[in-house]
Amino acid sequence: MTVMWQKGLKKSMPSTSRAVNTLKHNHCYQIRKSPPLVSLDFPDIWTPNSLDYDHSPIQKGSNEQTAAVIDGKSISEEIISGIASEVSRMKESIGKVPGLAVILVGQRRDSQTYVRNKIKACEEAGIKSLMTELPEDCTEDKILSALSSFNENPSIHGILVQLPLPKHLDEEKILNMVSLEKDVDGFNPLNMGNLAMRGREPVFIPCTAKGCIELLLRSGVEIMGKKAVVIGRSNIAGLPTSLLLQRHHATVSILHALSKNPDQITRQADIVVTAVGVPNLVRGHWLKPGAVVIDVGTYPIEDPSSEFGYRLIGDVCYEEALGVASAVTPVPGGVGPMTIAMLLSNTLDSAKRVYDIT
Ligand SMILES: Nc1nc(=O)c2c([nH]1)NC[C@@H]1CN(c3ccc(C(=O)N[C@@H](CCC(=O)O)C(=O)O)cc3)C=[N+]21
Ligand SMILES: [Mg+2]
Repeated sequence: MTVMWQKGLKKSMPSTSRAVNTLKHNHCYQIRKSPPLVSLDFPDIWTPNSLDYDHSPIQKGSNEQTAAVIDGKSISEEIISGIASEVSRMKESIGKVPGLAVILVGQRRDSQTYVRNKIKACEEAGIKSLMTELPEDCTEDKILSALSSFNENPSIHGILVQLPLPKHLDEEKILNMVSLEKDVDGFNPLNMGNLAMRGREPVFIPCTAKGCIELLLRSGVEIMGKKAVVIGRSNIAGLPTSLLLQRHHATVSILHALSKNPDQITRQADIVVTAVGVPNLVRGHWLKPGAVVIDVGTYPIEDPSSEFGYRLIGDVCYEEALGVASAVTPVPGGVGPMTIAMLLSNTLDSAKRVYDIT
């Protein structure tokens, strides 16, 4: 196979040994980039103004509540306590614990909160965590060298680069550098590609997608043969969730900012997963009566009364959904804590694979 190195990469990688070393940990060659398949010159993200979505006043409690609230917080606590006991068994039997390394670049308040929650959960579970905080204006080389030392470190079983990264950094190049065996976020394109392809198995499944499915399974929702609509196609949430639902034999439609009549398509779904970050996008009349609604949206709004000066709101008009759906996840307390539980679960699995524990 011919490997065509990118210009910049060739320069920074003069010796064969360094190149081989990178390939060993990388498993994903940097090939020359192709032009986009379709033009991406127009905005392809949901913004509050990008569609003619409904601005009519919210109907608070006008229907009787039909929906059960899926308690992601307590389900995640159950999962984390199970992980904690596996970790302590591991420690007793071989004297090792799983280790997670987190790289956080910049000062985004929401990213800081998520990372803090992840580190706190590691402590609860007995997982060792290492955190590298880098300034907003840090160079790509700084991140790549942090990654390479985590890739080499045998006491680290999981590596996570918190997203989004500052604009000047090449996210693709950085995520390609995360060792496939330590890619507990599942964002290495080989993991995503294997998730998408039939007959292949990814080493790790992205945490948010796994968390959504886990919520469905633990709430007794059947997925096989059901019509699922996923709103949003981000690499970290919408896309992997749609792939995983399809693996569970759902009939999946993916909606995005250019979709026509998203309300009508969503109203046909038995399972609705929404991950776009537009508050109140999904109104009551978007939902089929009895639908199950998983809200991945995390839109931060100012809230001086809360501990860190802001709080998260989801994509679903919660008050209206309560009167139409059969089950709904709240924000906060729904998918967010499950994402963290799945991160710990992936990190434990990674350590078990290294130490050959079943
Ligand atoms: N490389 C990477 N991996 C990620 O997994 C990743 C990421 N980048 N970038 C951003 C999204 C978002 N995300 C959340 C994690 C925890 C909560 C969470 O803990 N939420 C709590 C409350 C949060 C709060 O206290 O404000 C809840 O919903 O109850 C939310 C969202 C992970 N993400
Ligand atoms: Mg319409």
